[in-house]
Amino acid sequence: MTVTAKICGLSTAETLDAAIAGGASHVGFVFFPPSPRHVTFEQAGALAGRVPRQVGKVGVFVDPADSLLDQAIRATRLDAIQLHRVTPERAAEIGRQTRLPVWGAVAVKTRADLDGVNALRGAVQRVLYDAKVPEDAKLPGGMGLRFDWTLLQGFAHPLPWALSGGLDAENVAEAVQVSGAKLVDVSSGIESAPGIKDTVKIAAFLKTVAAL
Ligand SMILES: O=C(O)c1ccccc1N[C@@H]1O[C@H](COP(=O)(O)O)[C@@H](O)[C@H]1O
Repeated sequence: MTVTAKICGLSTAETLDAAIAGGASHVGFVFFPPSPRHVTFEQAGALAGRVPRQVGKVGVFVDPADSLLDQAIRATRLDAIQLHRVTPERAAEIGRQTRLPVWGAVAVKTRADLDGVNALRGAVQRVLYDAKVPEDAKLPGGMGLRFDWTLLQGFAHPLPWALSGGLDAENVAEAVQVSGAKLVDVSSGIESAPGIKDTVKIAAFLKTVAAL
């Protein structure tokens, strides 16, 4: 089975280069100031210039205003927009306005949470199953939390999808085996501290994924 990986929350040239060298299919830049992984347009633009064409550049946004999207897309020439905490209607509007593929994050804790995916039909091009965070969490993702991957077993996915939430080099093989994911997304599991990516952990994660 070929499994690909998105390495998210990159903010330095060294760690971006490690993700590309390790074979990441996508790299993610977070445009959300409360996140320790937030990048400015200038930072993101400089990093984007190092990304070869075959690697997708994904911008991560939380209920973004149009102006934020416009500036990020212009600075970074994004290939896809990852959205957290937006309605299906707003996700569809962003897709129409930006003309970019939209990835919609769905926060999962129970099987009932998966029903939210059906509302995204026609609004997004890919679903990102992520762990539901506590109500008072300051971030909707990037918390290193995982959910019960068996919830995805037997689920009739209405859209292409990816798995995220608490993945790391030690658990990604099991996560893929249990869930059937073809694309995995990781952020905190390849860090030495919040927002500090670790090139050794990036390489280990991608090596494990490449062997699946
Ligand atoms: O990483 C962040 O800081 C972040 C901020 C706001 C929205 C999403 C964010 N990250 C996304 O969260 C998931 C899972 O991350 P983790 O591996 O559990 O740390 C991933 O999709 C990131 O893109």
